[in-house]
Amino acid sequence: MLEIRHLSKAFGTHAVLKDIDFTVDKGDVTTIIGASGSGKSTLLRCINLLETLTTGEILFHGKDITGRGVNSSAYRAKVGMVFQSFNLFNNLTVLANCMIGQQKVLKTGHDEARKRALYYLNKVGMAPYINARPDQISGGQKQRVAIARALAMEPEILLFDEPTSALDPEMVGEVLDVMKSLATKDNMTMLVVTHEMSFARDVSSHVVYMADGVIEEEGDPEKIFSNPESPKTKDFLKRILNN
Ligand SMILES: Nc1ncnc2c1ncn2[C@@H]1O[C@H](COP(=O)(O)OP(=O)(O)OP(=O)(O)O)[C@@H](O)[C@H]1O
Repeated sequence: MLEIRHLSKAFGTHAVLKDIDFTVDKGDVTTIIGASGSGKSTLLRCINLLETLTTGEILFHGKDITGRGVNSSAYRAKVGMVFQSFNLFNNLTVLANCMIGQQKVLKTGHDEARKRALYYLNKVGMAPYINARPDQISGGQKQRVAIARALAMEPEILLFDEPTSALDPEMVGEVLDVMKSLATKDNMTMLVVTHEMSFARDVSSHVVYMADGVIEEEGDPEKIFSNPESPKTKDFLKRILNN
């Protein structure tokens, strides 16, 4: 579904991503792990076209969506994003937050947008809070609303940028449970930047380990976690799993 080919990104002279190559197929849950500063979020932002690539291509269903003159709006509508910091509108209710994108971007009518918003809010367990405003609910609840908002756009792939990093520890589980359910029950295609090694190991179908802007190692979670080949992967896992 999504092919990243020879993607590089530099900020001025600082090369942050170097020759990144990987593929996400329909139904894959790919986690991107790696130390702080290894380029994980920048990679996700490139894939979501929030950053321009320095070189390389991103193919979606075989078509390059990064070339000059390419109309990327259809691609953007098919790629959902969940941010670390929720990015909800504080002046809108939970329900309105899940309707506004559908109405503005997809031009969905009010009744249909409301129906879809309610469906996805129910899925993430937030139906009782539809009239609350974001500042009246917890961080975990905000993130569940942000996931419902992304789902309401009915994307083909959902990108998550450290969705639990801004949460108090006791709220991490409720968000991971929603993500796990999307992966296992709904077969959602997901690309997840995370520091949650249990999610990477137990839920994902593919793990990409990044170090210093390159893919150091990738593969099946069991292989990466039980039998990593690269000394850098071994070191990273040892450090993070012992913490
Ligand atoms: N807009 C920018 N301008 C200049 N440098 C940037 C910019 N965005 C990111 N960088 C640099 O790119 C490098 C990779 O950052 P990035 O946020 O992608 O890493 P990360 O692996 O996601 O880290 P973390 O786990 O801490 O979020 C860092 O050195 C960062 O300072």
